[in-house]
Amino acid sequence: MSRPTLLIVDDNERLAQSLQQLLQLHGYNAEICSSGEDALQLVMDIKFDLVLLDLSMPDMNGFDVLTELATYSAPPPVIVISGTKTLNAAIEAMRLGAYDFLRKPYQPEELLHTIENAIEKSRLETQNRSIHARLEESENLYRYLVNSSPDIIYTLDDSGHFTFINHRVETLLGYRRESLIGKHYTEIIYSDDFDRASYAFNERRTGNRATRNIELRLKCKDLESDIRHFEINFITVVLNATGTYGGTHESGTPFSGTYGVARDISDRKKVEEVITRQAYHDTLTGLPNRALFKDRLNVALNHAKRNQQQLAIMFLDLDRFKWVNDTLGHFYGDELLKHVAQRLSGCLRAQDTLARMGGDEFTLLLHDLQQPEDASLVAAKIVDELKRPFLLDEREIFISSSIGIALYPDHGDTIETLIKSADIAMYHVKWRGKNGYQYYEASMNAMFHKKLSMENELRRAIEKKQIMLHYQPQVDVETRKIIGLEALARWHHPELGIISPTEFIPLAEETGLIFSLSEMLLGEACKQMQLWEAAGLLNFRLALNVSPQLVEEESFVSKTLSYIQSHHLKPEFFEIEITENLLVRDLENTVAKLKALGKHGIRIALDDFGTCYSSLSYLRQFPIHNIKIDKSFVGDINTHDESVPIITAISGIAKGFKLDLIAEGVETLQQMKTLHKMGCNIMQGYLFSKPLPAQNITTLLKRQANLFHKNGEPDDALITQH
Ligand SMILES: Nc1nc2c(ncn2[C@@H]2O[C@H](COP(=O)(O)O[C@H]3[C@@H](O)[C@H](n4cnc5c(=O)[nH]c(N)nc54)O[C@@H]3COP(=O)(O)O)[C@@H](O)[C@H]2O)c(=O)[nH]1
Repeated sequence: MSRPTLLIVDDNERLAQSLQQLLQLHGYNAEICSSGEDALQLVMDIKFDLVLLDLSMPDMNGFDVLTELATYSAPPPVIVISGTKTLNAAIEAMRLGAYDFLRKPYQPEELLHTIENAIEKSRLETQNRSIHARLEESENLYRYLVNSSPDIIYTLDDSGHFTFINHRVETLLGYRRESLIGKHYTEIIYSDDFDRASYAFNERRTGNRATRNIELRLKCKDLESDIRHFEINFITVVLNATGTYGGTHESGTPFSGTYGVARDISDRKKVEEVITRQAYHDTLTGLPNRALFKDRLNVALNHAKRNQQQLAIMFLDLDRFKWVNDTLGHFYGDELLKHVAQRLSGCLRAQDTLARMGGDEFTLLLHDLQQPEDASLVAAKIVDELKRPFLLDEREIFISSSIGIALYPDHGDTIETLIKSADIAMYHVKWRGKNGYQYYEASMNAMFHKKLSMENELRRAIEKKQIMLHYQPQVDVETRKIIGLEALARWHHPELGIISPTEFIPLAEETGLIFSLSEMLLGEACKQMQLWEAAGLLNFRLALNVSPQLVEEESFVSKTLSYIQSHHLKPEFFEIEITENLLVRDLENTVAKLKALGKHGIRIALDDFGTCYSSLSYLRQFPIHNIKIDKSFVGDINTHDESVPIITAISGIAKGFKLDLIAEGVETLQQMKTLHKMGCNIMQGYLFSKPLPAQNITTLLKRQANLFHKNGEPDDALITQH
């Protein structure tokens, strides 16, 4: 420890020096000055531990020095040493801040003792001030940290009343913090969460066992709040709370309340809610998705089992949705699905569930059925509703729906079996011709599995090119020449032999495999036509059957032309056979496409003429070149009287509209002669030839070329080839 430094202020030099000697003897440094002004200057320049001040000095007395020193920050303690006898002088000196007053002459011990005490007191005061300043600094820092915290920080007393709460409560909840002090914590708790809150807000435990990350909703001040307006009336927080005890939390000290920190997680909750919603809802229609449907079905099943109730589920698939998507584009497809969802919702009771399983598939859950027939009432209503045209961008769209119905407990007692049964029943409606509803029946299972395995086999057959074309000649009976061939698909099944297109074309159409199959067959037909052209045999037209879905495809015209052109063939060598049911589907679009093909020289033949509802206005609107009399009329021509007037009428129509006429299914000479007499020259049928593989047709074409070349005459041998 360094020696304390003292300042002796006395105009009596002798006295000052003897005092200096005394002090030095007792371990002090002592400086002397003889006037008040000098003393003040020295105190300003040097840090003294004590001043020994005489009162009566010329110019500036001791009182003036004391008065001046009082204006200094942290002045040294002053002991006044004076010969003045009056009590008032001592009182005045003490009032002006002197530590003590000693009267001359003094006892050296008394002086030394007083000096020691004064220095020690001054040291303690300095130490105290520094501790105080540090404390204030740290308190300011903590106050700043607490008030600028993004979390609500609070303390409660032992009965749950706020003793402190930081500023964050104002911005988050809208309460003034002062208004909450003394209020019970329930003032800010969302009423549904009172029970949960009571644990955290009465927390007595500390350390690891205290409340950690409990989720709660805190109530915002109501809308009339003068501080802030809130759109929502609560926020979600995650809360950590701990008990507080008098002093430190040593055991045995009394519980004084709770300290807690609440972090606002409302934004995170909102994101979580969106994610949860997306996980259980279809984003396009807003309907429950497959996962939520299954969940609801599970709950409904348990309820129905407990209460011996019946319920129905429906599996709905839109007919012709693919057409809308492919022809009008996905925007319209999506719009249509939204409209469908709305109409379906309108057919159900509030407690029923409607879900979108994906694509154009919807499922419906009907609770608490009184009788099984109730489901069919709903299904019939839906079928009717969806038959009404949909107006998309001022365009009327016609679709229909196929619905399968499965009942609990009759058709299954688990989620999976019920959905599967409804799905199978829906497929049955599709196979039956769509647009309707059907309850599940056990017998449907076998057929469903047969169809499914057929579908897989068909897919493989297309990949392995097991499906190929046979060609059937179309003959001009007057010249006896082959003027055309009809390409007809055949499936060469490795085990089942040849499968008829009447079996696999509808399946290909239902499953969408028709697109890949048709492309494959068009490629094959073009390749074969190229070979016949190279062999100098190409002086006929090839008729191709196309399914309605194909014509409805956006790229139908460009794809067909690009195949033909990429094989360097003339479009005039091709004819497209369409059926009347294509004409009733999307008139405007179909006409445009057929006209486009016609412009390139491709002819259009109307197949199976007379079997459907044939509006003559179609013939006027359509770019048709050729009508084919259906084989059912031809077959009956010599046995049923009514076939003759029908064929006569068809022949008249063809003449009237200046269309070519071809009779198909001609099997006998008698049929041929009758048809010829009725004005039909072009015929196709077993009488001339069955559909044959390409190489047999090549032989036939070569024979024809040779015969005509040699004789210039038709040969009867051309007529029957089997
Ligand atoms: N979309 C596609 N449809 C196709 C394709 N290939 C064939 N088909 C259609 O399948 C239906 C059945 O065809 P198929 O079993 O080949 O029957 C045709 C002829 O074999 C048969 N025919 C011809 N002559 C006679 C006869 O004298 N008697 C008799 N009982 N049957 C005969 O008629 C069918 C010709 O049909 P049509 O098309 O109406 O001219 C059939 O509807 C095909 O259209 C394909 O690749 N794509």
